[in-house]
Amino acid sequence: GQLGISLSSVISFNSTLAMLLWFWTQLETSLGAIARLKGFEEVTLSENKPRETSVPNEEWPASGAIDFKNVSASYGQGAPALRDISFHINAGEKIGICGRTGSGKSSLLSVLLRIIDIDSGSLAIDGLDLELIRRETIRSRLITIPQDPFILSGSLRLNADPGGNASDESIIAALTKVGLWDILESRGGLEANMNTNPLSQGQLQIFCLARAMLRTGKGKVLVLDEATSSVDSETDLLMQRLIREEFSECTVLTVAHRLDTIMDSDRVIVLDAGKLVEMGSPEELMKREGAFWGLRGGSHSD
Ligand SMILES: Nc1ncnc2c1ncn2[C@@H]1O[C@H](COP(=O)(O)OP(=O)(O)OP(=O)(O)O)[C@@H](O)[C@H]1O
Repeated sequence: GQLGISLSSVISFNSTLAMLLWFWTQLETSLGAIARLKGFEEVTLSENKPRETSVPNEEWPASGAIDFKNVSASYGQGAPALRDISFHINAGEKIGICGRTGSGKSSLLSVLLRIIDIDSGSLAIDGLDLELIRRETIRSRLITIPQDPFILSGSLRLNADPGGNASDESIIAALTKVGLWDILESRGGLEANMNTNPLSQGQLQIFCLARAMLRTGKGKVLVLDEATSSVDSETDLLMQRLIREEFSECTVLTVAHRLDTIMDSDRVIVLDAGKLVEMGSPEELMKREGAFWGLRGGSHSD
């Protein structure tokens, strides 16, 4: 009897000891993580510059007019990615941005979103100088659809509406419009974890359009960077139609490789080696037989 009690005490002590060790390891790991975060916060400088303090009113940008004046920008020591770019975009205009690989299309959007700094010149939305506004404010007021969709670890609802502002009905309506609701509903609906059953790259791009549609009314500028690069041309057409319908009130900037995507833009910006070489309606530019016409293959037939 005594032996049994001792053995059982030894076994339960053993498991208590194992639990203690496990908790201790967890504690050490957590403390390490906290220390690293604290270190990161101390060492990492805020990306905001001292003068970027303005907080625009809630409605900004109320119209979505964009002005670039002699904007040049570069990545560190390299050659300038943008050289002396000037243009005015009217509120509500649909603008296509095109040019060869490396011509500066993405960089143009990056300066607008204040991801890269400008070396000289100025840029403004609705008359407000972007260099005076906190960067997170700018990014939260512009609606973007990126080239590489990002998915948060969590439910469909969280991913469709990370700000938590939309009703279930409007999320379902947006996903139905883009043609994804049937698939997503069959995979468990709004509560299903998005990482369990990943969507294809093309489906993710369509998903990002629905996510952006849920933000209309919360911004007047939509920025798309090759947002339809992984979908077939039929889906591209559907996405372009939805963008025209759902963002009719917004200024829309679309970077496109596939020129068909931007043929019904109001105007097109053509970049070459960081310079703006042409800007005008697609018809005008095709008639001119210049850079845009050249990118289209130098032919009027398509
Ligand atoms: N992160 C970076 N670091 C350094 N240089 C960069 C970086 N991103 C782009 N560049 C350079 O800036 C210039 C413009 O590139 P950008 O990506 O804006 O062109 P793009 O027209 O969007 O090209 P693509 O069609 O290939 O996406 C190129 O010379 C490129 O090499």
